[in-house]
Amino acid sequence: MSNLSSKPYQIGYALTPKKEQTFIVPSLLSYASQNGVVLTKIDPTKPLIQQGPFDCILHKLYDSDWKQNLQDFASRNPNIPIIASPESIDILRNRISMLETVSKLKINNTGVPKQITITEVTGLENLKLNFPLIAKPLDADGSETSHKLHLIFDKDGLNNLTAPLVLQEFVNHGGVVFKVYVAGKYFRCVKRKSLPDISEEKLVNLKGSLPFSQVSNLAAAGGGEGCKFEKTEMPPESLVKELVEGLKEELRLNLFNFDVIRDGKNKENYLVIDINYFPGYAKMPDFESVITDFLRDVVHKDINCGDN
Ligand SMILES: O=P(O)(O)O[C@@H]1[C@@H](O)[C@H](OP(=O)(O)O)[C@@H](OP(=O)(O)O)[C@@H](O)[C@H]1OP(=O)(O)O
Ligand SMILES: Nc1ncnc2c1ncn2[C@@H]1O[C@H](COP(=O)(O)OP(=O)(O)O)[C@@H](O)[C@H]1O
Ligand SMILES: [Mg+2]
Ligand SMILES: [Mg+2]
Repeated sequence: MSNLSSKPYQIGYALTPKKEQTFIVPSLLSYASQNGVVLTKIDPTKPLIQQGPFDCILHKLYDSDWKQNLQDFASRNPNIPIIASPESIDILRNRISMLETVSKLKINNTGVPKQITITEVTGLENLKLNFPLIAKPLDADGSETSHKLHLIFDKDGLNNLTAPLVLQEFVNHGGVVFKVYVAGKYFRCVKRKSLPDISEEKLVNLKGSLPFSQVSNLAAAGGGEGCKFEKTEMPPESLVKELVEGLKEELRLNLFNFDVIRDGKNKENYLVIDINYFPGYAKMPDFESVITDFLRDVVHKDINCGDN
């Protein structure tokens, strides 16, 4: 289907080389240009106001020079939508403020695992959490280290961890994590392979801590645990929709995904464990049309992009 209106929309993007490689792929560029959307690379080291013209800015960069460049552009172009405002993105760069947004929603049968923030790894004797735990860097800033998680089986496992971190109770969830991708009006829930359950019997023989990272991406490479993965039911669509709408409003974001697990002890209950700004949409089928439609809606102002 070609775009009927004459003038294509100019979307400027500022991404890391790795993100550009995985997201600005030929299939997206060709689908977008056939549907009146042209994606143009921004040079983040040069003033945005001297580049373009743009109908919308799409970015996933965090450095202060870029934030200032964006700010200068926004103050001179208040009507040009920016995906997304650094203020909204920053909420997701801290694993405590990230999940506080979920607790504020007060949606039935949803919540977050019990967790505490650790600023120094001494004096952890009277923890009010039940082992096993997951230790996650407090900063979810996209760095390699931000995905370096540890399973903690006992008090000894708390030694030689690097603060600041979040200690979260490990919740058995049947080895499947649900990832809900959101792009404006569109959302889609997919299944991914997750960490296996840790039974009481297993826990007795597990000592100390075990490092791991980006488990959920393994399944993007294909396959979970055989029939158990296939048989695992999706969460109720109504519950997913409530979380999507609530998080969009609370975060003032339209381009994010969140990881949800089913509570093994209470199958009606769903826990949000992670929320990511601008994740890997290219792993999602039909992402080209989803992203193109989203960008058109943003330029049409059918979607409010936070501040502007
Ligand atoms: O944190 P997760 O659940 O692994 O999701 C990642 C995450 O969003 C990651 O971004 P960052 O947190 O490293 O900044 C994404 O990397 P890219 O931005 O390079 O794509 C991954 O794509 C996400 O994985 P997924 O799309 O499976 O949620
Ligand atoms: N509280 C938890 N209980 C059980 N499994 C968890 C918990 N937190 C994370 N996990 C598992 O670890 C994976 C990575 O954790 P996550 O918080 O999503 O970090 P990241 O931002 O690196 O994806 C999740 O996809 C899930 O498989
Ligand atoms: Mg995750
Ligand atoms: Mg994450």
